[in-house]
Amino acid sequence: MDGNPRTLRHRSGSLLRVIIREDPQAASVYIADYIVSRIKAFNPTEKLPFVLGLPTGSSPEIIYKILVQRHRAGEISFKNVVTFNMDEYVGLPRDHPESYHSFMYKHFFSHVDIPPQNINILDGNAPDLAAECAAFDARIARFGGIELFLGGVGPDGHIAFNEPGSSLSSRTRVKTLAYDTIIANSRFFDNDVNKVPRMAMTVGIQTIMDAREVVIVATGAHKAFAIQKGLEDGVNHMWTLSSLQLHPHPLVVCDRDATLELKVKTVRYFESIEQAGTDARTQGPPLVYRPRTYVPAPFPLKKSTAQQQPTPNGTPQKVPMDLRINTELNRAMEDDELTPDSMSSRMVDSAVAGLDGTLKNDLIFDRMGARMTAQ
Ligand SMILES: N[C@@H]1[C@@H](O)[C@H](O)[C@@H](COP(=O)(O)O)O[C@@H]1O
Repeated sequence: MDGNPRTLRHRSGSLLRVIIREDPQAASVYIADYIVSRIKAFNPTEKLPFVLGLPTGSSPEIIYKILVQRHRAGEISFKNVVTFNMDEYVGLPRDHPESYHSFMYKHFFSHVDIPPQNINILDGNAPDLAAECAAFDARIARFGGIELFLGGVGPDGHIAFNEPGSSLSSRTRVKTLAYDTIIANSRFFDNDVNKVPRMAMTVGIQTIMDAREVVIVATGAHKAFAIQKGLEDGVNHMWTLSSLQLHPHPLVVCDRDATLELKVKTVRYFESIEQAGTDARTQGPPLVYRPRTYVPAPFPLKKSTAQQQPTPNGTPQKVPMDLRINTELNRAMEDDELTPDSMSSRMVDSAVAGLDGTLKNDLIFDRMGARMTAQ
């Protein structure tokens, strides 16, 4: 892709939609209402729940707050919603205040009516991490896949913990965190990089791509570079957000600051789509929900027998493609991926505040105008 907003929409067969709101609050209201409308349209039941992928991070905090408000106002129930969280740190105790378990209960699960058994978060202290990842993917498959995956984006363009260099065909696995992410997340660990876990478990890019719909929230000037690379440049494993250009139903909701590095014509193009009345809810082909006759596959699967199990009459039983998971592959995948240790080495100039301690004396700007000399 060449950055021309018209080709963003057509060349990949994807329908990239970008909604721009003035501030994080307005962007979050849009997303919360969007999720509520999707769940209601799906009309989930106990037998056929709505499967929702969820992120952590400071950006989604406001979204959770609004969802809780909508729930308390009686507008939405999460009783028939099954959730899968994107990621979790490895080795951090589950009850640590910064574990993603703690985050999710603090900001969302403790305040809504979701049954505990419907909540799925990777166990970062599992004795066999690769098996835990494989079981997570199998459980997603058993529910027929994820209907809507909500995600954030890191300043280096990562989604979930799919750091720059992650395989675009990756599934849930253990990842070593990029140094940029360790620095960015140190704000949650007393600003001490040494306290940030070095590894995390994360859904893969392919896990996200398999969701029927992906919604990304990006707020703040420190996300502007990632948004520009992810939306205007080509699909690239160094900016894993860009993989969504190939998704059939991606929606990126930004606040104004997160668009600072986009071309004016890109911003105008996406704004004109919304102004034309063809906003994210009505644009393009209708979402294809999973068939209502979906029958869950047998679960749990035994690692060694997951490939082909003979039935009692001796004929081989077909195991759905999605459930043929090789845990050795999960182990090998981490080694195959490229994880550079500093984004600054990949950038012409570092436009992203707070990413690299070594840059702290450099000029950090939050408006493009600050880089322009007066004529
Ligand atoms: N693993 C999470 C991501 O899922 C999240 O998108 C990112 C941005 O978080 P924030 O919204 O706090 O900027 O942080 C972490 O790295």
